[in-house]
Amino acid sequence: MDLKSTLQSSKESKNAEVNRRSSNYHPSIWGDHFIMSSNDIKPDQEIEKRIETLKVEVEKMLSNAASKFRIDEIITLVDELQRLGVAYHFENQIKEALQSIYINSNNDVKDDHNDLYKVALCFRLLRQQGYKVSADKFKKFKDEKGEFKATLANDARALLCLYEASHMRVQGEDILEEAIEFTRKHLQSLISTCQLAEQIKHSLEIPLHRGMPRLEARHYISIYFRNEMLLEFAKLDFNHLQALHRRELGDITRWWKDIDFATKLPFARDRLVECYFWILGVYFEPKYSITRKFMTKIIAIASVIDDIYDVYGTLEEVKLFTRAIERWEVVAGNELPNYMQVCYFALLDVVKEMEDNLVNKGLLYSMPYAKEAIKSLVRTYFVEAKWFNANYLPTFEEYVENSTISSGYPMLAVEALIGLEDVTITKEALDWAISVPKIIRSSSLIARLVDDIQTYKVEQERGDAPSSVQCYMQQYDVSEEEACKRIKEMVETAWMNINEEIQDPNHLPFPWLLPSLNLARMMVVLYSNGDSYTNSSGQTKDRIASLLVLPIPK
Ligand SMILES: CC(C)=CCC/C(C)=C/CC/C(C)=C/COP(=O)(O)OP(=O)(O)O
Repeated sequence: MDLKSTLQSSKESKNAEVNRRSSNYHPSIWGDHFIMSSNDIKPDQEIEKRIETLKVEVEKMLSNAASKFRIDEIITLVDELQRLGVAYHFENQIKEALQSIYINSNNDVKDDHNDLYKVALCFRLLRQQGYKVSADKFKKFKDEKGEFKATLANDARALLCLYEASHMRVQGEDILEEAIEFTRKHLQSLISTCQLAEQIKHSLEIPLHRGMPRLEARHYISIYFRNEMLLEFAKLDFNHLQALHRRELGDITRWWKDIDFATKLPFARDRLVECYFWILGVYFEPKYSITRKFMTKIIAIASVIDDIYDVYGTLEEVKLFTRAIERWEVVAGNELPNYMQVCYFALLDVVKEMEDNLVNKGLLYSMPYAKEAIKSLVRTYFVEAKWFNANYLPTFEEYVENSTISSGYPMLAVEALIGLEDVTITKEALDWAISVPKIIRSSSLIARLVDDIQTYKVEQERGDAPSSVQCYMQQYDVSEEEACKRIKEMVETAWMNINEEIQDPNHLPFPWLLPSLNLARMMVVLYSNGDSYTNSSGQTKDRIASLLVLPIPK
């Protein structure tokens, strides 16, 4: 059909009774909350001064431990700073301290101890930092039968540390696979009797490496007691950041209400705060304040577009929308049905705002990438709409190729990179990101498969494009249960591929890689127990409240 006849048929479909699908999404939980609650937040200079003083104290602690090269002290302190959520203040010092430990561990100078806790902690900290230290270090904790020594089974602290370290594994590291099984089994049986019960329960639910950094910090602060000064620093810093995050959310909520998405597009999910929470998982630091706001607006609009393609829009309408996105110009929006115009113009406005911000910083060259990433996403939404309308079930490979992009993560990874607003984000970096390299592909595959496992039944009932589960079942002639099992294995492999990319000795700059890791983590946080983005009134509401509503008591 040419454009003219498509337009004609779209007008007809506006007039005729269109049989639209629907979904009963619950309304926004938060409404105006963040507009009201952020009005009275003023920066507190006294607190800011105290934070600065404590920061200097911590710097001294770090340099003291580093100058005397006390490995135990360094690793304990770095671990605590990271877990307390304040390590971002000391990035360079931590980098240098871990580098010196790595150089020495490579020469095997200090690695003469048999303390599983220390070995595992060192291993995890170094791998997190991008050093590919060997997993052979754990061989000495096995007996002559090749199994982990039975004597380790009662040492909860060491087991927990090994459990966390093992999640840094890459493909082929069987010893770490065995370590996860061994530690999980024994930690489960220690839960009822040991002092670390709270921490064990928390880690068994979401291992540290897969958790959302802010939620991990909130939890660790609630159980930490070793050093009072560090605790005070972490609490003040957390609350200080929370106030900033609430102000940001107040601004974004005003934007959302001004456009009036909820009234104008009542069929779509109204999940602005959940979108902010998602982005907060990608970066939380004050320097990314502007970026967080842009990214939240983009993901919130993507969420509405997803509902247009999956639920509300007719095939003719989404065809028009896809064309308008390809054209990316205001006049193209005039040809859309009214409800689509709301979304289209909002998107163009946000991206224009982004552009104005980047021009001032000399980063205009990144804008074509920002737009191309959104266009690619919408193209894949359109493919899914066509599949649904044609009742077409693709092969598993065909499905994965399209739906890895339709997960939205490749788009978010590109926007996140641009959002770093750093001159090191060169054309080369953007070419890398837009090509969906291994780490972005792995993170996106996790998003797609984890989402499918949690949503395919509801989507099938409502009528939606096929999911990986159905495609896999049909292609390999297996049961639903078997398909889900194999898809979960693919998710594990994707996690190992993310780890491999982070631990590549020639690895790319960390800031390029971190958004993909953080995006994968948010799938664990939002989709481990069902689709807690769409149905956000349970665990997600509590988690959002713990990060954005309730300050940590003194
Ligand atoms: C798929 C995914 C986890 C995306 C993350 C990034 C993103 C663009 C989020 C916006 C909200 C969204 C589309 C959530 C998934 O909904 P859905 O389950 O209806 O998505 P689907 O229609 O693509 O299956």
